[in-house]
Amino acid sequence: MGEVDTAFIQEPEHRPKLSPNQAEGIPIIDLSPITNHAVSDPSAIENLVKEIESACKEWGFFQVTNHGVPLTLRQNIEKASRLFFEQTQEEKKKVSRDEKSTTGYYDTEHTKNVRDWKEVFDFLAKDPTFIPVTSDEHDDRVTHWTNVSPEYPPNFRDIMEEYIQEVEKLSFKLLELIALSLGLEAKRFEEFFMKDQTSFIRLNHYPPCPYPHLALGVGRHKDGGALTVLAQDEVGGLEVKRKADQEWIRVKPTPDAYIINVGDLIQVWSNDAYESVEHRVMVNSEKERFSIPFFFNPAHDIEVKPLEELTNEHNPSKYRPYKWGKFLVHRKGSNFKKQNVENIQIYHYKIT
Ligand SMILES: O=C(O)CCC(=O)C(=O)O
Ligand SMILES: [Fe+2]
Repeated sequence: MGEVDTAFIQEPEHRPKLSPNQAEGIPIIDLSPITNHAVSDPSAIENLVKEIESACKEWGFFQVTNHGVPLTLRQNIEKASRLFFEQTQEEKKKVSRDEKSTTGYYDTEHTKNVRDWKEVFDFLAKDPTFIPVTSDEHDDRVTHWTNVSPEYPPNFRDIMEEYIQEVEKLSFKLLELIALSLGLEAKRFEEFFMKDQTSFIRLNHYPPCPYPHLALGVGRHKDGGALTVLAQDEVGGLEVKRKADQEWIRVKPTPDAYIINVGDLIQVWSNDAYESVEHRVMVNSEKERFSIPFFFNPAHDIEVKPLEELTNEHNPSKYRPYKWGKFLVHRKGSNFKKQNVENIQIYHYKIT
């Protein structure tokens, strides 16, 4: 990743400002009403649900503290990530992703057809994960993806699995709070995830970049899944497009907190009551940065459409149904290498 390569250069209108606006406004939500089992106070939970509702409406993003994920597990995975990426390219490429098997290491991801200044390692929450063979809607064949695990650092697989178990628990709790905040039953979304899941965790490493005014760690995008639960380190670089004025706002790192964002699936299920918000990652010329998003995704065979409870004759469904697995396969294929067309987006299913 040394020399200036035009594949990384953003169009002028998408280049970052080097002194970004810092977000004061992104809400920090204390989850202790649901994680501290010593006290169970219905009014505290009600208030929590209200906080979630306004964060989802105003930002599509929030941070959570007292989230119940043990700090030692997070420290273990952060350390494993550093050790893995510190290795030579040759070592890392032994566990490379390719076009068919979507797990493992790669450094060529493109977002909106511009290469991202980063290297990643993807690891599935469920091994195997069932998934359509192609994104063609007439092709009913199903295959499975499996994990690869590097030899170094030792116990890599165990560290990943232990961490995933805990962030998955947190994700289910967040989904309950989001369901309640939409006036739904707490477990309304659970059926989409219980039988099967396509969730995965990603280790992101953003090396120092000699031209941070031209390139991005991750170009502007929306997350396609249900929820993202992100651990970022103290360096910072994540920017969120503020709904109020469309300005890019930097998310200030809060030690040990998680950054949560609502993905496209919640936007569709809620019939646009909540929106999946655009975000991107800036790099910097001195410091490397690490982050670990967990993408909480349902089973491949679910049909995604606005929930009946949230549509009526005055608020008719805004989306045609689509199959989640087809969407995911399409995205994975188009992120892997540069294409000449835009990759799949939920607005392609919008009823106009
Ligand atoms: O590294 C980050 O802060 C966010 C990464 C991200 O948005 C993504 O991988 O989808
Ligand atoms: Fe993202």
